[in-house]
Amino acid sequence: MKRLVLLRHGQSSWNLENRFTGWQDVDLSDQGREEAYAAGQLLAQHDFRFDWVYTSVQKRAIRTTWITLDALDQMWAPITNDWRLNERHYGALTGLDKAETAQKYGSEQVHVWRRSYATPPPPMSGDDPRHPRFDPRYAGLRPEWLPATESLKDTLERVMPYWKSKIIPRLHDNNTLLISAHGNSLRALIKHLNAISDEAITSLEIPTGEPLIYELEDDLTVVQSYYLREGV
Ligand SMILES: O=C(O)[C@@H](CO)OP(=O)(O)O
Repeated sequence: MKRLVLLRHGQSSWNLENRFTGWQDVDLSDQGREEAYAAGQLLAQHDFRFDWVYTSVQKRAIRTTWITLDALDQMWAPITNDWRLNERHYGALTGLDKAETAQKYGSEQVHVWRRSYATPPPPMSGDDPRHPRFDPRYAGLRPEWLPATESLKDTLERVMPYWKSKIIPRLHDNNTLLISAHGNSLRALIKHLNAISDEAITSLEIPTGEPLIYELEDDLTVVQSYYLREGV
């Protein structure tokens, strides 16, 4: 039996402020740090030992990874960071207040931008200093890979090649992996793992800091998936 643990980062400062975040590199709030530590303690109670850990190149997920591994006393676990596990890029909505944006454009339109499978938000201008082409962490990537906005479908289309080429082979060779990432990169992965339809994925929400366990056969067929904490 193999186990894959998916963990959405703890509450970030912009989750707390209710702002569209996407590729903006905001840190955890105090509550987010506590959630990450509690996730590690819960995993420790259930004797999880990670052979490999995957996370994004965004500090809210990286710090969640560090704090969770610290609580587990497994800071020695190998960690791979990759941009393909980043949050979905929120385009021109990045930084805006979610409630104010709903007042301006209507809550239906904002729901489409937030949760529809294939409709991306309006793109961020290529001149915007926050565009990923100005960010040194993406300097080694092909310019056409860098998004100015993304739908969940676009996010899935960059997560899947990474899942297939890097994480699946590692899962074949090891028993227990942690993927510490973001609401929408994890929704993309869950859509694939649980074969969720384009319609049904619109209502899937993932809580912050709650380990989601996948038990897998040796051939990686999903046996069951569940949140480790009772009642989540
Ligand atoms: O702002 C974001 O990047 C995401 C996750 O916090 O928000 P949403 O719930 O709209 O996907």
